[in-house]
This record gives sequence, C-alpha cells and structure tokens, in this order.
Amino acid sequence: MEITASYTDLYQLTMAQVYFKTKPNGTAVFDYYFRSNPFEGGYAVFAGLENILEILENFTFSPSDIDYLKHHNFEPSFLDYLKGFQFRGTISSCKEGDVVFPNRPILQVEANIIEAQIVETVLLNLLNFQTLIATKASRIRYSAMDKVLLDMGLRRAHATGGYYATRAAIIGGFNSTSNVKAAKDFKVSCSGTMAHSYIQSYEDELEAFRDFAKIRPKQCVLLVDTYNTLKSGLPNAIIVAKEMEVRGERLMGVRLDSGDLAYLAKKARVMLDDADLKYVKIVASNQLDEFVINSLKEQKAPIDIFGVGTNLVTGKPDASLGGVYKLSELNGEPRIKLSENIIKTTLPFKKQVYRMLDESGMFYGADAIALASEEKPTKMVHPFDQTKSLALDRFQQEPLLEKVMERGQRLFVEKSVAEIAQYSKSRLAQLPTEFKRFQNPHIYKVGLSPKLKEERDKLIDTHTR
Ligand SMILES: Nc1ncnc2c1ncn2[C@@H]1O[C@H](COP(=O)(O)OP(=O)(O)OP(=O)(O)O)[C@@H](O)[C@H]1O
Ligand SMILES: O=P(O)(O)OC[C@H]1O[C@H](OP(=O)(O)OP(=O)(O)O)[C@H](O)[C@@H]1O
Ligand SMILES: O=C(O)c1cccnc1
Repeated sequence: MEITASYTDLYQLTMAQVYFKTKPNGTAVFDYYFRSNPFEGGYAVFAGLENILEILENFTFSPSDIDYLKHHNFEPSFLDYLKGFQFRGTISSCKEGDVVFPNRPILQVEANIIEAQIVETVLLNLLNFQTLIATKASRIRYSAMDKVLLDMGLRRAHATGGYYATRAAIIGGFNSTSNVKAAKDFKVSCSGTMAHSYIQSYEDELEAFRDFAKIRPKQCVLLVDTYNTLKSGLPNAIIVAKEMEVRGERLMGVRLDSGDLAYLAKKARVMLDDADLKYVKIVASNQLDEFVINSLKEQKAPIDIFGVGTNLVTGKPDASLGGVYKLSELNGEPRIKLSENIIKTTLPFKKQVYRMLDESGMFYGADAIALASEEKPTKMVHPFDQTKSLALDRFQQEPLLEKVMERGQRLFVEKSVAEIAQYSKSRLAQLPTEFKRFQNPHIYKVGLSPKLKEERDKLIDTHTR
C-alpha cells in the first residue's frame, strides 16, 4: 500500500481547514510519548523513526486523494492548499533503537500547525506499532540469551502489519525472519524450514526428508513432528543426515513444533549425539513467547534456535501501545491539557530530555525533562510529589532529543535496520537488569527540571482559577 497524506484521520483535515482560515501561519510544537510501559515491563524500545522520516519527506496528497476529499465539504481554496501540501517541519527525536520510558517526550514535531496536525495519525500509527513489537522482541531476546531467534509471524500478523513487525523484531534482537519481502527491503537475514503440508504430500516421511535434503542441502532443517517425533521424525532425520555425510554435506537441524518441547529436545539431543550428529541443531517453535522460552531455559532444554510467530508480531497480550501526540506550544506560547488524572496532564513548551549515566557508563535509572531553552538541569523533581527530588550534578548527562529533520528534509543518511539493531543492543546493555526483569521491574525515574515544573504549575493555576 502506498502511503500518501490521506493516511490520516478525517478530524485532522477538518481541524486543518479551520487553522487554514484562522491561523494559517501558526507554529506548533507537539510531543510524542506513551504513558505506561508495554507488557508491564520496565522499558520500551523505540522503533519506526526511519520509516516516519522517509514517509514525511514525500507526504503529499495524490490527485485522487483530492478528488475524494471534494465529497467531504472542503472548500476549493483549502483543497488547493492540500494540492500543494508538503511537510516542511522540524523533528527532534531520540535515536531509533534507544530504550525509552513513560511520560517523557520521545520525539518532538515543530511545524506549521496545519502540517503538524495532519502528520499526527501516520506518526502514531507507525511509531506505536513498531515500538510495541521491538519491545516484545527485546524481551524474547532477553529470555533466549545468546540463542538464535527466528521471526515466523507474517501469517499471524494483522495483515500488512507483519511487514513492519519484522523490521521491529530485528531491531529488538531477532536474528532472522521467514518474511521474504521484509528481509529483502530491510536487508536482513532470511531463513526457514518446511511445513507439515510438505511432509504430508508424500506417502513416506523418509522420502520427503530425502528429497528436500537432496534438492536443498544447504541450511536444511527437517520438521520432525508430523507423525511421531521420537519414533519416526528423528530416526528418519538421522538416516538422512548420515546419507548427507556420505555426500559431504551436513544437515543443519531438526524442528520440533508440538508436544513437550523440553522433554523432546533432551531426547532428540541424546539421539543425535549418539549418532555422532552433535552439529545438528535443534529448532523449536509453537506459540513461544518470553515466558515459555524462560521456562524452557530453566528446564535446560537443549534448544539452539527458537522460532516465534503469533506472540511476537501481535505484541501479545498488549495488542497496542498507547502512544500519544500532544500540543505543547503554539507561536512560542505554552499549551497544556489538564486531566482529572494528574499523570495525564501534559507538559508545556519545547523540551529536552537528559539521561543520567553513572561512572561506569551504565544508565543510573533517571531521565530529566527540561525546557529546551534551559541549560542541563542540576536537579530534577518528581512531577507531582513535592517531597521527591534528585540532585543531578554527580551524573554524566546525555541529551536524548536531536534534530533529525529540518524543513521537511532529513539531516542524516538513513540508518540500516542492522545498524539500528546494533545500537539498540548496546543501549539495552547499558540498562541495568533490574529494569529488564519481567515481574515487578524496577521503576525508572522520570523527573522535571524545577523550571519546567514551575512553568507547568503556573499554567495549571491559570486554567483552574
Ligand atoms: N516443556 C515445556 N515447558 C513449558 N511450556 C512448554 C513446554 N513444551 C511446550 N510448551 C508450550 O506449551 C504450549 C503447548 O500448546 P499446545 O497444547 O497447543 O501444543 P501441542 O498440543 O503440543 O501442539 P499442537 O496443538 O500444535 O499439536 C505451547 O505454547 C508450547 O510452546
Ligand atoms: O506458533 P507461532 O509462534 O505462531 O509460530 C509459527 C507457527 O506457524 C507454523 O504453523 P502452521 O500450523 O501455520 O503451519 P505448519 O503446517 O507449517 O506447521 C509453524 O509451524 C509454527 O508452529
Ligand atoms: O520456516 C519455517 O519453519 C516457518 C515459517 C513460517 C511459519 N512457520 C514456520
């Protein structure tokens, strides 16, 4: 599907029409952030930025988009404006692949208010989904430790979402994918095994294995659970592996796809080792996720490669990341959205986010949000609890938001998915394990500079008086 500027919600365009009449030259700042970590975890992995920059560089309405909008009561002068529409704004963002936390800007858009409003939907659509899936992938990587992870999810993904799910999975730490189009476009490793239908298409499992091994001897992985894993699949795979040895070839692996994966993997390892096939790897699949993989590791299942589909690409059980895009400044003036739920009150003005690092370069566990116009803060305060604050002078502070697009043009050459994945790995390594554990992870502190808090509280006063 080609993404043009009609990839938006109608209300963005109806608001834009009113801005066009009332404040065509307004300059807005919007913040992208989410309010709670996915999967009740301790962090998220930010993904989707490069796709957004590429889309926004060419975000225009096609002639058929304009024809379509004629049926929605848009006046001719506004439709003429849309014909020439281009995103010419500035974007500051965290690096793609970084670990990010709730209630602090991850990305800021500064643009003409019409442009900033129209890009909201596509931006949320891509960043929310990929951030969710990259986070899930990083959790699966955490549980799998140094084992190989293969994405098998395309068939179970929400339609074309599987394309971006694969990209996010690689950023979060997967090694390879079965998804040919995504692997081709994102230049990542593509691999796979075989389906039950292939074995079923033969009268005899052994013949099925033999043909496959003869025709595709390289990286050949035989699926051994169609009839009986231990009595038929493995003995047949061992026969074929020995025949391959005679031809100077090596069977790469066997795949277990049902039953008790720990029990079967242990039995399979013994059978393979007894046949002098120590090099044959064991692949496991079947509704895996970070918790099942953790359990398999605890059971010391000798599995070398995990194939993960549904739970990865659908971001189960969360389904969605609730990232939002909120107006924080208009024409240099602060803007706020109040809420009964104090945590939902927005932060005014253009901002910078600083990460605290300890002497060893590890993340201390605190990000401070300050006004963009301020120097690095020396203290951060809790957003709502007056009794809590943290002195920041002892930390090395890293500013996280950097300008990545100016006047609609990206400022850096596009990073490859492999580079982003590498960066993500290095950032996750800087995050202490207590933030990565699955149960009751340590809470990462996000605080405000005293000046930002003062400005926010002044605005709250103004609007509640
Ligand atoms: N040793 C194990 N420890 C923990 N979980 C496991 C173990 N072995 C398998 N599982 C998981 O248990 C679940 C079993 O699901 P299910 O009952 O659908 O599988 P199955 O009946 O073996 O397979 P199928 O229905 O495909 O024939 C899967 O999520 C699987 O990954
Ligand atoms: O369980 P997931 O994590 O979603 O992983 C993908 C699943 O998709 C395939 O099954 P499917 O029944 O679709 O096809 P098959 O006949 O090749 O097993 C594969 O065998 C895995 O079991
Ligand atoms: O290559 C595989 O084994 C594979 C690919 C997609 C889905 N299930 C399995």
